[in-house]
Amino acid sequence: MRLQTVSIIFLVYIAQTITHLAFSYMNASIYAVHPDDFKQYTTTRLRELFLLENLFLTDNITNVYTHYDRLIVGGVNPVTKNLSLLSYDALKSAYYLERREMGIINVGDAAAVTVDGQTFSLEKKEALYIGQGAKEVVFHTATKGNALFYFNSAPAHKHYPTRKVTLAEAETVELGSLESSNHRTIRKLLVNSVLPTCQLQMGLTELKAGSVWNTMPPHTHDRRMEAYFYFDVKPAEMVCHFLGQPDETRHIWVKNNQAVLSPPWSIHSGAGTSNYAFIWGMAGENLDYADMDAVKPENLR
Ligand SMILES: O=C[C@H](O)[C@@H](O)CC(=O)C(=O)O
Ligand SMILES: [Zn+2]
Repeated sequence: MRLQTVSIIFLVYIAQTITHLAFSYMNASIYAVHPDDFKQYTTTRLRELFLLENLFLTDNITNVYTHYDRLIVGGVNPVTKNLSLLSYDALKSAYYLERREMGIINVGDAAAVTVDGQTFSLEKKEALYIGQGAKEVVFHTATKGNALFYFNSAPAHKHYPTRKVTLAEAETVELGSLESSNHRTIRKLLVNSVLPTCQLQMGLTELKAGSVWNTMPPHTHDRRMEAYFYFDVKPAEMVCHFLGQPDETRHIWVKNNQAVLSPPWSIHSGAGTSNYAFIWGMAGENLDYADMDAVKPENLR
């Protein structure tokens, strides 16, 4: 009896450790989902396969290698020391960006990133594109406050120049209205109208006070996957993110600083309990931001 109790406690401990390892995302990978299988998922399974909960771990770089266009979604939180971007097992490369490009957006306090000896200081919401071939990337601690860098990295076969992009340099669009609760500013930071990239597109969208809906009406783009990273979600507020084929949608409740994956066949849209901001990042077959198949709200199921 006593031995059984001990064994159960041990098994529970092992299970907790494995779960913790799988979902704390120091280095994790996520396989792609077929839309027919998607229909069967429980809330728990949906969250395991689409929600990235713990991207920021103190003094760590977190990598989630997704099998959606091999986009890596990651977070960096240098607190007591600067952190170097190192290649790891999943990449089987001499250095991280040997066959990849990377886009970084600062979502914390002002902090710098050094790329092959060149230092770029990034204010909150500023972006840095790092071209394929960069060997040494170092994320610095913030001089004041907490440094939080969100990044996306995609396979790349050509080097384009590393460049910082400020909010003033972004292509900015205002969409929606307060009447339809979706008044928002879209800032296209790392897109082909601003700078050349191989396949990565990134930007950020901010909702005006009183507006809660992003990407409504929604769309799909079968040629590109997308990842949404929600930030500036006020304490105790949440975002309800919608995913799935337009006629078979599900939802995931998302907290501040969490990301959601959107397969090419899925809509990606959300409604918050208050206004918030989010980063969108895409990889795939073209660099045409306007390549979207719009869905009329009346056709959503
Ligand atoms: O493919 C583009 C992306 O889904 C986002 O840029 C949409 C968005 O930010 C919005 O409408 O609020
Ligand atoms: Zn989209």
